[in-house]
Amino acid sequence: MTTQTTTSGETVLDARGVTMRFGGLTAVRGVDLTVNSGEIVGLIGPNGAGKTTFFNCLTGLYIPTEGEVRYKGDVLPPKSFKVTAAGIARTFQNIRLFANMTVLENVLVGRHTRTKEGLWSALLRGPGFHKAERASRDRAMELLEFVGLAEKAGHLARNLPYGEQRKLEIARALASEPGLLLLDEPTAGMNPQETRATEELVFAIRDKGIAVLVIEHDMRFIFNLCDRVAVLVQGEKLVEGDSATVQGDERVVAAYLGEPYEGDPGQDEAAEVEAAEAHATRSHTADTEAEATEAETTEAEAPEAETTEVETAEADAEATTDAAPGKENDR
Ligand SMILES: Nc1ncnc2c1ncn2[C@@H]1O[C@H](COP(=O)(O)OP(=O)(O)OP(=O)(O)O)[C@@H](O)[C@H]1O
Repeated sequence: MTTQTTTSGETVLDARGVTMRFGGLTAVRGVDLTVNSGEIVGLIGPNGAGKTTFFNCLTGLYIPTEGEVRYKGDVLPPKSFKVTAAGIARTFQNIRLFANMTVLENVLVGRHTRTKEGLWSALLRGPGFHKAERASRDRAMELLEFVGLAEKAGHLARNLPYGEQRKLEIARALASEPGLLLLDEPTAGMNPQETRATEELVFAIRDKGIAVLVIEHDMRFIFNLCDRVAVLVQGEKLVEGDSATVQGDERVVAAYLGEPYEGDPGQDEAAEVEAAEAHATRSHTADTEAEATEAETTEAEAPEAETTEVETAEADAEATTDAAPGKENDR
């Protein structure tokens, strides 16, 4: 399998101060992250922490509001196909295959950034084109072999089971011959057996000289796999270190459990929300108590009032009866 050559230990990815805002929402705030050749780095964090947004900043889908991303020393171009051509490939959280194309064709699509044959060559279908096409197919088949899908080369992508569709996405990403592969939740929806197989596949990719940055919610997968793990919480990098360091950090556990911790980037907002809720609860309680007192008063007074009215009516009736002219005469 051919890949772009990378010197061992070289910094492949260097992201500095990456910030991404959507209107008033800061999804990623000042994140620094490096990935070196030969490394598998994990990016974890609770839902909505900004992991995918950060990936999108690394792959040209988003232009960071602030900060800079370098790949092997060069600032990344602001277009995703140029980022792929530069050497960063990715898979997506939601599988994005060409469902009605074959498995092989999907991988061939992934090779377009590496195909040197130009438009005229493709249109005229000259000998150069046929040679390049053959080479592409050979390479695509090699990749399918590598991920374990060679026997399904002719199948439509949509007919593959879910776990194999994820493998195909990886093969397609590898077809652009990257130096860095970004995997966004590669084991989502997989059973434990498929997850273990994916773990082996990622190790094999690393062994081919491709650095890997992976987002995943499956902690066992992450801690088995990664040389280093960075934890994002509310858009900020909370901790970075080896698996043992990250697993032993109380702030990480607290962040996953939704508990506040010292220096929590959302602590001020949380305190404001808490104060507002407490205020609202107090006001509500006061209103409820006032209503209850009023209701009690009304209830207590009502029979009295009723009694008074009844008594008055009876008295009136009595008075009327007593005073009725001719009454006694009637008896
Ligand atoms: N295009 C967008 N426009 C506005 N807000 C966005 C956009 N993309 C993401 N967000 C918001 O940014 C925050 C981070 O989202 P993101 O998807 O990056 O988190 P995540 O860590 O990948 O979450 P998950 O683990 O659930 O996939 C969320 O509050 C999300 O709603």
